[in-house]
Amino acid sequence: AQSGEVAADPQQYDQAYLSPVTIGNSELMLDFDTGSADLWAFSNETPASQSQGHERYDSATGTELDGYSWSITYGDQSGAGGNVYTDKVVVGGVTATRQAVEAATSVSASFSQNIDSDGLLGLAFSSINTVQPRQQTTFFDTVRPTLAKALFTCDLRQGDAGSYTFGYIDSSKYQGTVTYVPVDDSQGFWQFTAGGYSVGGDNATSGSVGTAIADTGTSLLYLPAAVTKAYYEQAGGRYDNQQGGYTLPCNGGAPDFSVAIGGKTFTVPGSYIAYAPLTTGSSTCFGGIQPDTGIGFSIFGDVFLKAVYAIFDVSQGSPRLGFAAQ
Ligand SMILES: O=C(CNCc1ccccc1)Nc1scc(-c2ccccc2)c1C(=O)NCc1ccccc1
Repeated sequence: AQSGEVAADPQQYDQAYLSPVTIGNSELMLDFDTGSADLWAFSNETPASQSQGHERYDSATGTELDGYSWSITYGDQSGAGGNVYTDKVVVGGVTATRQAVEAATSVSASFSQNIDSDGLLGLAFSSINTVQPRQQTTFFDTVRPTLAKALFTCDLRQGDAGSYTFGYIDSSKYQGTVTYVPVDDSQGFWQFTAGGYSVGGDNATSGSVGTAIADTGTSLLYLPAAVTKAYYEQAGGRYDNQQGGYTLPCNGGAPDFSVAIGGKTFTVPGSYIAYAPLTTGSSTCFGGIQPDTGIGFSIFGDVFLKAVYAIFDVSQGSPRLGFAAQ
């Protein structure tokens, strides 16, 4: 049985985390993304004008799936599309011998400009993979039958290298016990229900967060508008129309944000929520908590996930998420 571990290296402000992946003879840095289900990469088929500064997948080592294509658009209207190959993919020593690899023939500007990232490795459910005419499996679904345990884990850290493991849980990476909650995979996401919240440790706050997804590919923590408003009232933040989100003082006074999941409380330190200065040297920061208006559910992105050890587990038949304090 296979198992393995791969580093997750943070970009500036922990905007994304990148991990080394070998595809055929190419070694690329990919953004592991539990919020999408396509493994796609810059390739020899991506126009040079769009791929300056990126490592590229050389599809010559792959077997083309004739007539297959893919196309994906994310909530920020970024996106990519192209052709499909099968090739050998190795992540932390775990090998998928015939993995669908989606070679980009076109990528949007934000992908071209982020030269640290050579593509994405989707870890959501394969039901939302975009390959046509026949949907393909994620790397995790491809290797799942060969793994010691049918699960992967995520240990992201604030401003430091974290890791993903496949096939095993590393109990040295968390404290206390793991709290498991059921996952509803009907929308293809690692979707769960989050409970009550508190700001700055006071228990006065009422109401529940509700339906949420665990999404390593999204940088911030998107919460219901009412919860977000309550947070920034205590944090001395304000909604800045020009910035398109809440901002707050960078000066370290931001309160912690706590949320109950499976009856256990998990806390995001205030320092994670003073996310990044608006411009270099500014004393005003863009907030790491933003409203989930228009999305349809809350997104527990990296700002939350770097405060916990997360276990994405399908070993029990129905999928579940495990969370433990880091
Ligand atoms: O799309 C994802 C996961 N992939 C994130 C990603 C990674 C690299 C580059 C671009 C995007 N997650 C989800 S689930 C649901 C949404 C969503 C968000 C806003 C409106 C509608 C849907 C998103 C998403 O787009 N996340 C990324 C994101 C970007 C900007 C603002 C919010 C969220």
